[in-house]
Amino acid sequence: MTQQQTPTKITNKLLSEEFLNKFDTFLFDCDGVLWLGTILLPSIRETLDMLTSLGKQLIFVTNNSTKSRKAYTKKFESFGIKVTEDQIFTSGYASAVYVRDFLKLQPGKDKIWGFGEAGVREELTLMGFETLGCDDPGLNQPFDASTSPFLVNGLDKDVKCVVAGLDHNVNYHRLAITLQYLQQPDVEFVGTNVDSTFPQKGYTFPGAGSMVESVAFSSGRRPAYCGKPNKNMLNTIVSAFNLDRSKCCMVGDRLNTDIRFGHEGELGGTLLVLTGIETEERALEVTSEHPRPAYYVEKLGDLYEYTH
Ligand SMILES: O=C(O)[C@H](O)[C@H](O)COP(=O)(O)O
Ligand SMILES: [Mg+2]
Repeated sequence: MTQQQTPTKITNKLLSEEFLNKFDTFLFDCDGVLWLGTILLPSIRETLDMLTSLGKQLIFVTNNSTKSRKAYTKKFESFGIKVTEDQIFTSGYASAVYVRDFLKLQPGKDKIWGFGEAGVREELTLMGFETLGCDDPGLNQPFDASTSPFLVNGLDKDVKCVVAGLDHNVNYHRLAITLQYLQQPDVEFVGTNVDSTFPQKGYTFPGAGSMVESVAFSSGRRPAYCGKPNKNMLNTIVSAFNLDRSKCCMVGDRLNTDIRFGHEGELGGTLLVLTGIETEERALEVTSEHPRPAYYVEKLGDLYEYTH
């Protein structure tokens, strides 16, 4: 599959069946593909059930670090979809794996400062890292340098890494304390994912990248990003399931993360859906900014609707 190939739009039963027969494993992005916030997109449950009945392997790969993998199984369950924890990979989990296996920080000794939500804290804690910040209610207080409990007792000397991601409760207090840790030369800087925005019904809102780049700018430092399109994340998934990349298809709604992840990860194919960030014009444009998808479709549920 090369960028020169004109993307194929799936518009009928024959094209759907030809597409499905090419792959054994489907890696699904979540936000903008399966759902928009708390709204499940049309025919998603039916499509996933159809793929399972065809013997396909389903893996879910989200750059949304706000929930842990375990919490995501509950979100799937709320939509009547049964998914096990090991089928789910989040950018928060990928960041925790990076901290443990690449930075080789010591659980029980090295601590983490989290600028993000419970998902970041929970995945790092599961790996044995005491994680400060994140959804600590003390950070919801208005910031005052002379009274902040995160400053008056001094910074925690055992913090050896900042992990930053999407935080719906971002405020000056969180930005200010995160900057203090990033100003320490021995503290590593990890960003969960680079997404500039994320889609909710009819809107796009600031994504993790908008928050990570804010503290990158104030600290003058660059983060190591762990989510899609980072190859480490895909390598973790491929080795966890012993996948044949040529039989895998990445399904996503964002060209510079999901489709790039599949393209640069040398997967057998990529499918862009138009229910999230991208448009048909963007899918077809030839640019060095992002690869083009091998396939694209209006919505994922069309794969079920065209074949039933
Ligand atoms: O961090 C963000 O901006 C969002 O969580 C991200 O855009 C959504 O992740 P997805 O499931 O689309 O990979
Ligand atoms: Mg998405």
